[in-house]
Amino acid sequence: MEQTVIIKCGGSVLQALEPSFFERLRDMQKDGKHIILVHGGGPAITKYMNVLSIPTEFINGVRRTSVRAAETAEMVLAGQLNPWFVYQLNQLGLKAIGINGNDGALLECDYLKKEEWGHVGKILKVNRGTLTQLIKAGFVPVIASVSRNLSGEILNLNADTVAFEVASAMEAESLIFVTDVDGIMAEGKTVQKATIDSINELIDGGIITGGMIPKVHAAINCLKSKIKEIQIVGKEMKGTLIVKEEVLS
Ligand SMILES: Nc1ncnc2c1ncn2[C@@H]1O[C@H](COP(=O)(O)OP(=O)(O)O)[C@@H](O)[C@H]1O
Ligand SMILES: CC(=O)N[C@@H](CCC(=O)OP(=O)(O)O)C(=O)O
Repeated sequence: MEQTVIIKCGGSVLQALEPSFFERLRDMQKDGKHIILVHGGGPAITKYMNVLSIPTEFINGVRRTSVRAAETAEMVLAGQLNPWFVYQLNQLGLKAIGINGNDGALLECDYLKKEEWGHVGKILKVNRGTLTQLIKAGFVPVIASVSRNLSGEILNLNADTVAFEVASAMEAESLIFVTDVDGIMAEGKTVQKATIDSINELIDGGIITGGMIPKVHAAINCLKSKIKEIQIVGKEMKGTLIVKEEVLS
C-alpha cells in the first residue's frame, strides 16, 4: 500500500517513549502516511516470567519458549502492553486499534522448529486485507507480536520479525525500528550507514549481538524485499540508516 510506514517499538523503549515520538507520528499522518505500529515487550515478558518462576533463555535475541512462557508472552503483550500503548496513542488523537496476529486472522503462523525453539512461531502469511481495511477506516493498527496457529496453540513471535513480515506484505515505503540505543553501535559510536556486508562483518566480529541480531536480520530481509528505507533509531529518532550498498559520492 502506497505511503505506508511501519514503526516497530521495542519493549526496551515502549514505556519510555517521549512526546516528540508521538508528535512525529502525527506529522507523518499529516503528510499522508499510513502508519502501522508493531510492538514487542521482551523485558516485561521476562519480568513476569521471573515472578512466575519460569526460566528465561535467549539465543541470538530470540526467546526459546516453553508453553508457560508462551502463555506469559500472550498475557503480557496482548493483555497488558498492547492496551496500554493503544490508550497512549488514542489520548493523542491517533485513533489506534490494538490487534495481535490472531485478530482478523492477521498472521497465519506455525511452529518455527518446535523441537528446538518450543512455542516460537514463523509467519506463513500476513493477511494484508485486515490491515488495509483498518487503514481505510482511518485506524492506526497496533500489532502485538503473538499469535495462534490453526490448532489454537500460542506462538510467540519476535517483534522485529513481525515488523519485517508486515512491511513486506504491505509493500511499505519504510520501516523504522525504535529501540533503546541510537542505532547500531561500533567502537562507541553510532554507525550512520550500514550495508548488508558491513552488518555481516559486525555480526562475525561479535560487535552486533543479542537483541540487535533479529533487528539487523529483519533489516537485511527488508532490503531484499525492496523496502526503500530502513532505520534503527533511539527515542529521539536518530540512528542508523540501512542501505543495500554504499554509494561513493
Ligand atoms: N552493536 C550493537 N549496537 C547497538 N546495540 C546492540 C549491539 N549489539 C547488541 N546490542 C544490544 O541490542 C539491544 C537492543 O535490542 P533489544 O534489547 O532486543 O531491544 P528491543 O526491545 O528494542 O527490541 C541494545 O540495548 C544493546 O544491548
Ligand atoms: C520469539 C521471541 O523472541 N519473542 C519475543 C517477543 C517480544 C519481543 O520481540 O520484544 P522486543 O521487541 O522487546 O525484543 C520475546 O519473547 O521476547
